Amino acid sequence: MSKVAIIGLGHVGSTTAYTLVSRDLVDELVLFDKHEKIVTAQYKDLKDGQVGLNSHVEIIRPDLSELKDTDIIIFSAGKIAVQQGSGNRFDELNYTKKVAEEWGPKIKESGFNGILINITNPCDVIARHLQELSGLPKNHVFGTGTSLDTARMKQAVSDKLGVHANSVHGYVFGEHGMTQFVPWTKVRIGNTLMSETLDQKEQDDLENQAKQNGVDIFFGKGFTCYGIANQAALIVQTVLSDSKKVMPVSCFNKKEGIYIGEPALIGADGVEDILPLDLTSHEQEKWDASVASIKEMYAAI
Ligand SMILES: NC(=O)c1ccc[n+]([C@@H]2O[C@H](COP(=O)([O-])OP(=O)(O)OC[C@H]3O[C@@H](n4cnc5c(N)ncnc54)[C@H](O)[C@@H]3O)[C@@H](O)[C@H]2O)c1
Repeated sequence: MSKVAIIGLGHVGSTTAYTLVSRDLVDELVLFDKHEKIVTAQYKDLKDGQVGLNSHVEIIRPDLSELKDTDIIIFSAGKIAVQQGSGNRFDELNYTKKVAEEWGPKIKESGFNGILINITNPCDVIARHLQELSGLPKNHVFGTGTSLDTARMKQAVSDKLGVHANSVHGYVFGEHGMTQFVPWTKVRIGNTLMSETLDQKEQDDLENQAKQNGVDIFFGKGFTCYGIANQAALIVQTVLSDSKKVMPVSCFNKKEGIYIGEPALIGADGVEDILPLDLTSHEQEKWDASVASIKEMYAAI
């Protein structure tokens, strides 16, 4: 039996819930939100959304005692409207730090001892805050980090070169935010390194295009949901199946003392290993800038 709880049932939480249900990835799904009306609406809609499917996911109403034997919590509580004017993820911190401060102790008291996956922005900072507040082991708490940014980078390369995004191998590193970067010396299609195929301008254009696609989605509809829900569902599947996939999540980097996006081995024990960064000196400078940015944001808590 697999049991997942989602805290925060807005655009992201509800789309993630439906992705888990429609892909039949879990047996039980517990729903939490600040607003009872939203919980009831999502509870009923998710039940309707499975009629006719051959699978069945038990949808469960909010009850903290349910967390004791829950395998994974997805944290997606926030207030996207705060970002409406700017699109800057940092702007949500004042709101989301309080939500983390409400839920961290509740999660601790519930006896939850599974894996906590944070989506809420600013993702790297809230992941760290939740780990500290919940008292869970560091490898059992991580953020979706640059997994969505990596998907957008792969899609941008795919659109330019006419190769399926799944055949683009590589990751976006760093903050899920302004200072994220693509180490192009590691991105490849087959055995061809993109740093040897694309000139500097093409690399920069693709990196900007990937970011712009995120901006277009956000300002076009006021939120983003399918891309992040897909990544969250892939991570859930990886943890539940203990499949040891390497994914660019926001995990605890011992050297820097912060949570930051980098390729990590994900399994039933959460972040089971972190891969060497292996960056060029130019990429290292970008990494250092991203580390500094996350530290600065965390200092604002
Ligand atoms: N990491 C990523 O790649 C990524 C991508 C997209 C969105 N996000 C972030 O995910 C979060 C959710 O985005 P959204 O578009 O669903 O926002 P939203 O405003 O639509 O939904 C947030 C939900 O959280 C609930 N909530 C607020 N405070 C709560 C509390 N104290 N306890 C329980 N529930 C609470 C709200 O009632 C609402 O239903 C935001 O922080 C957003 O920035 C992250």
